Amino acid sequence: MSEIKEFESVDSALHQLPKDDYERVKKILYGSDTHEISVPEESKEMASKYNIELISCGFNCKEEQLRSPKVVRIGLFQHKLVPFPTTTPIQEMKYALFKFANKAIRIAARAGVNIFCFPETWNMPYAFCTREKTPWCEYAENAQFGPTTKMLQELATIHNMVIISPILERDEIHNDSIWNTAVVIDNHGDYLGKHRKNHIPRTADFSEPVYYAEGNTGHPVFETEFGKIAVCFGRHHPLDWLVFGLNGAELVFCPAAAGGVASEPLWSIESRNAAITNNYFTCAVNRVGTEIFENEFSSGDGKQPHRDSEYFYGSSFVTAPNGTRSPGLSRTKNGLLIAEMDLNLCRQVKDQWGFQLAQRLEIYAECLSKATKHDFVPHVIRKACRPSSTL
Ligand SMILES: NC(=O)NCCC(=O)O
Repeated sequence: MSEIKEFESVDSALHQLPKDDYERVKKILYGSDTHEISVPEESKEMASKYNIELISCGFNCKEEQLRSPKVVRIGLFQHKLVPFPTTTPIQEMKYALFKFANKAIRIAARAGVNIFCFPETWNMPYAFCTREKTPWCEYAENAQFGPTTKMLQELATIHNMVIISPILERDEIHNDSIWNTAVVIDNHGDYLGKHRKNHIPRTADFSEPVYYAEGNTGHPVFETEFGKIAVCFGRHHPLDWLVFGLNGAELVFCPAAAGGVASEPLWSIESRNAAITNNYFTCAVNRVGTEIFENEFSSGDGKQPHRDSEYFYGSSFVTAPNGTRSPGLSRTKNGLLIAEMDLNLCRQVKDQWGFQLAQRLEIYAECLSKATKHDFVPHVIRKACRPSSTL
C-alpha cells in the first residue's frame, strides 16, 4: 500500500506566515509568551541520529517572595510502531520498542527531564480496532511486576526520572482481567502505583470495550519529588479531569491513541480547556501513524472492510494553567517534547482568576446525584398551555 502524504502540522503551517502575522496569530491562538530553554547539543545530536523530532518550550511564571520556584522538566515521547509490522512476534515487538524507548529516555535524561510519559498502550499495536483476541490479549502484563515495568524501573533509577508507562494490564489475582492502565514509577525506580482508564470509548475503530472494562482505581494523584502528578485518559470527559484537580494534581498527563478525522479537531481543545478550568498543567501525548493488520476488519460505517487503523495524528503538546500552550510535535514523526515549568504557576492562576471560588461544586453534586437516578426528570421549562376556557 502506498503511503498517503500526511499534512505535517499546524505549527509548520503557521510558520509560513510573515513574521509579524505569525507572532500575532500565535499570541491569539497559543496564549502568552513562552521562552526558550537550553537543551544540550548531545540530546539534539542523539535525537537527529535516531530520527526523533526534538522540540522544547519553557512556560513563564512570576517569582514569589515566600515560596521557592518548583521548576520541573517533563518529556512527552510520541512514536510510530513502524517499521515493526503488527504481525511481529510479541517478545520481538516489545524488545524493539524497549530499545527505541531507551534511546528516547536517554535523550530526555541528558536534557534534564524529571518526568517522562509515553502514549496509551505504548508497547504494542493499538489493535482494539480488530476486535480479535489473539494475539492482542497476550500483550497484557502485570502492572507492578511485568517486563515493561521492570525495564523502566531500571531506567528510572539510572536517570533519576519519574516514568509514566501506559500499558495493557493483566490482573492475574482478579480473574485474569485486562485493563487499560498507566503505571507510575518514581525516580528511585520504585513502583508508585497505577491508574486504570475510567472512560472506555465506544466509537468507530476504538472497540476497547471488547477487551476491558471501565477502570476502578478512582482518580489518584501521585506525590513525587517533582510535583503532584496524575494520569487522565478521559480526554473527552470534563468530570474526569475535574476530580484530578480536586485531588490536588499540579501536572496531569493524558496518554492517548487518538486518531481519525472526527477526533483530531477535539485534540487541541480538550486538554487545554482542562488546564484552564482546573488550574494545572496538562500534557497530552499521542501515538503516530497508521498501523496495518493482517486481517480485514470493518469500522461499522457502511464502508468496505480494511486492514489499516485510523491515522494517529501525534501532535503532543503541553498547556499551562493560564491556557498558554506549547507548540505541538508533528503529526507524522517520532518526537520528544521537552517542557519546563514552575509549578507555582498553578496557585498564581488560582489567585488571579478565582475559578475555584466560583466553582459551585455543591449545585453540581446535587444535580449529578439526581441525574444518575433512573427516574430523573430533566429540568425543562415549556410554555404553559392556555386553559381551554380562555380559548
Ligand atoms: N484511545 C482512545 O480512547 N481514543 C478515543 C478516540 C479518539 O479520540 O481518537
